[in-house]
Amino acid sequence: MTVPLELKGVTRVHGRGAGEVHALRGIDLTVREGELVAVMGPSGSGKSSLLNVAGGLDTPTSGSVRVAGTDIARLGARERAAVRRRDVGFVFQDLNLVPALTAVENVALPLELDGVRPGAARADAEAALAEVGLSEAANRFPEDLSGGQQQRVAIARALVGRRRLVLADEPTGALDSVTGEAVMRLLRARVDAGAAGLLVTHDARYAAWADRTVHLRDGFVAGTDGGLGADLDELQGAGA
Ligand SMILES: Nc1ncnc2c1ncn2[C@@H]1O[C@H](COP(=O)(O)OP(=O)(O)OP(=O)(O)O)[C@@H](O)[C@H]1O
Repeated sequence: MTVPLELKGVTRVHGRGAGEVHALRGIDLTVREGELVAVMGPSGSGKSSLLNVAGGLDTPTSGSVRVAGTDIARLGARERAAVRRRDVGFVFQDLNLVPALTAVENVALPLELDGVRPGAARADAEAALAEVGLSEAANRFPEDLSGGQQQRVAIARALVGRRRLVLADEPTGALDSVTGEAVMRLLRARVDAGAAGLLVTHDARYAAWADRTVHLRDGFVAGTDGGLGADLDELQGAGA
């Protein structure tokens, strides 16, 4: 089995000349199946840049980003989008649900974009909604759902199909702590079922659900908590 996510020597420079910002400065990070890794760090330390590069929403300036064995940094935009749709689920704070589509249609959308037949896409979407406990809301529109329910639809959309990598950027951000815990339980369950997860959070309570926490500072891995042994790559990458 290939490793779901493997970053080697990843740098990302935004802008040019005097305005250059080194958002990532040589990140080595491996996330294996069944592993949830939290990413913490001060504002501007590179957390979002890391997630965007890991999911193929952005490309690194140098280094390799292997998703399920494919170096997506070397792919063109079209092929990268195909890997992203097939293998990567995103949960962002900004939920990006399509208001004109029902919950089940929102969840089925990435599958349909990837060429799955509508009937099969709908069946998978219904299963994903059941997984997050929202079967009854399948035919409701986002505006008729509570914030927590909308969040669960977004999670179902990230988990639908057989995504091997789930990337979450503060998925608990706007939620109360009870709903936040529920979101973490869903993420953890999918990872325990064999996916790999990368979770950006400012909150140590949510990072506690992860197998280890990578601390970023100024685009470097400044340290890693937990799961020693799997962490040597990152510690070496940080020059520790
Ligand atoms: N598109 C961009 N153009 C220019 N600079 C950028 C861009 N995106 C990020 N940066 C810069 O790169 C650095 C890392 O930003 P990033 O958003 O990855 O940090 P972060 O840790 O996610 O911060 P926050 O916790 O505030 O979201 C920052 O200095 C930021 O200003």
